[in-house]
Amino acid sequence: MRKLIGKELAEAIRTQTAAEVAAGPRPRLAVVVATGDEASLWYVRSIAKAAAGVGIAADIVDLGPAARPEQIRESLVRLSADTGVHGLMLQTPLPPGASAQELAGAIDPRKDVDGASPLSLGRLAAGLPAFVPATAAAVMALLDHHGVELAGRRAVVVGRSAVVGKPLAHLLLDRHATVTVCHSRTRDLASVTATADVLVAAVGRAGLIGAGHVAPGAVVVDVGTNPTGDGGLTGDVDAAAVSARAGALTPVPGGVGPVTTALLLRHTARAANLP
Ligand SMILES: Nc1nc(=O)c2c([nH]1)NC[C@@H]1CN(c3ccc(C(=O)N[C@@H](CCC(=O)O)C(=O)O)cc3)C=[N+]21
Repeated sequence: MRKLIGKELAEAIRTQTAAEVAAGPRPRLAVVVATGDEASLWYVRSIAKAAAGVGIAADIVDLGPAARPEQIRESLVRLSADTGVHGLMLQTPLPPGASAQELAGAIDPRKDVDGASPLSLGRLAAGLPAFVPATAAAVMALLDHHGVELAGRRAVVVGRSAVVGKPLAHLLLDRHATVTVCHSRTRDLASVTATADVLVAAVGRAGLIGAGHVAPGAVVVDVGTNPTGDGGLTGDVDAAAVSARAGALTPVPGGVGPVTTALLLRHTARAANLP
């Protein structure tokens, strides 16, 4: 089984982004946070660290886990209007009662570096240029980097979130894959996923995908980042079981995750250079 590692690709993207950034004024990324979720806060810290490494300023706007939806919206409206901010992202999860989908409409689409605004998703679906959610973009970049062919092949995406599953289905379609999207109401999940040449797991449930879900030789992409009890991270794929059957598998950690962070920075550099 081939291991589709993301570290080198992430580093190449960061190096290229640093060069783009050095050519112009310093881009600024604002990340609005309203959660106490440890895994999510880890991601925010890693964005801040990686941003510093490529010359991007990152402002973490932490409203706390008790923030009210109106407060979050106000911050997004204010930062959207702030000409000193080039990239703007709303970190998930959000407090109960706050909807990421609704609030993301307050992000200026020109600053929407994590592709969360309904306008960005609509443009992607319509085949128009748009910022794509960093995680969905990272899956495509990782497949391309490792030379996985998509045209004419069967792709199955498990998960239908607005930040991963849905945009990913469009990206795979654009590359001429035959795409199926599965979700919590899919009957006999394993019988559908076993038809995949390329299987993407983006649900957020540790170990959901086992050997019985995977066709021999399939390429398996694990988008899950589920915290383990001991402070580690595990994917949606039972890697030990699937390794014996799959042709290729992305590890967690070290697969899609590092590429996600790198692409968020690339998007921010591009946002700063929009005409
Ligand atoms: N609006 C929004 N967009 C997101 O993209 C988003 C979000 N909210 N909320 C939280 C989740 C989580 N997420 C991760 C990204 C990278 C790693 C990552 O790079 N992880 C390292 C492992 C780090 C470790 O070992 O602890 C790796 O996979 O190698 C993890 C998690 C993006 N998320």
